[in-house]
Amino acid sequence: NPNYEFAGERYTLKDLRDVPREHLRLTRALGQGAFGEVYEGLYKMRPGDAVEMPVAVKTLPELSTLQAENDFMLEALIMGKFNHPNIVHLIGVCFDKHPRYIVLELLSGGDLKTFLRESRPRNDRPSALNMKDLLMCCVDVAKGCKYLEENRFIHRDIAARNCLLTAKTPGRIVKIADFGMAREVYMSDYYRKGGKAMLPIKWMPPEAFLDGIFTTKTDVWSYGVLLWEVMSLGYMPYTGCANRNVMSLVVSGGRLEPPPNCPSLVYAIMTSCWHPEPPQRPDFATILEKLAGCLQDPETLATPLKPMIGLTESC
Ligand SMILES: CN1CCN(c2ccc(C(=O)Nc3n[nH]c4c3C=[N+](C(=O)[C@H](O)c3ccccc3)C4)cc2)CC1
Repeated sequence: NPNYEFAGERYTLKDLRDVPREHLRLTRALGQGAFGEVYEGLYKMRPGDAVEMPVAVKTLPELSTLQAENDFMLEALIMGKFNHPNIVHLIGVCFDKHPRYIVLELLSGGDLKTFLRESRPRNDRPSALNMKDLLMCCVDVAKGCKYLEENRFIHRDIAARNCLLTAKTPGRIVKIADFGMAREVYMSDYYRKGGKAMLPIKWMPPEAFLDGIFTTKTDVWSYGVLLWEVMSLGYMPYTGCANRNVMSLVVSGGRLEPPPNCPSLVYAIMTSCWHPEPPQRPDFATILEKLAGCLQDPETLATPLKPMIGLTESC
């Protein structure tokens, strides 16, 4: 079975807590994961306990290839090494037999992209969110990214779809929750899964989609696109553009336009993340400082939210 290097140490499956299957009860489906279903469940921490802990359970279908088995295991290994409030916590695994389970912290608010789209102002209801809410979401993700950066871990797929919320209500916390692409690189040492279509082109910098070069500055570029997703309240970046058009647009210096009503201080962070030269892009500590500045700027905070009406085709 695969072993795994993180922060200078090697880990294998035995390092993960084994969750006895009989202490786990799957209650309802939460959604379709990259492998199989993701369920909400209840986990009895200690056999005698009356209280059961709500959890999320990722399942691997019985009829899986050895490759999928390995990828699934590797994702557990990857997540098992992290310990940060803005990264979804791994509770344990059930790998004794099929179906295999990865048991994770339950986040009940759903994914960030869906949350943003659901929160758009409608004529019957002004947006439930304000600029501060949006910036707080961005701060949470940047904190998670800063932790990964400090541990020299490249996520490779920072995007609103891969982030989850503890709740939709105020006091919500956003966490980075999907490490599928990072896992890809560990398994792509000897083979590439699928064709180009697998790559999140609209979140990738030129050096990544042209030359396959991935560094922490790749995640910074993607984070800039996540900022745009948040400020546009969940729009698809480069709306209506095919991936190949986005690649040529970006290579020739084209960039996403500021979403309507996007404060200039926030747009300035995005564009700094999209510098053509990776070393010129800020690190996540700097991004957090700039976001703190936005949160202390009354004009920025007072900016009303407005969804995009007609999006200009940028390609
Ligand atoms: C009215 N709404 C309808 C939607 N609803 C939901 C919809 C989905 C979820 C959900 O998947 N929660 C999860 N908690 N922990 C993990 C989850 C997923 N995980 C995974 O690892 C998944 O692969 C994953 C990762 C990132 C993003 C999505 C899915 C780990 C929770 C509430 C709230 C109420």
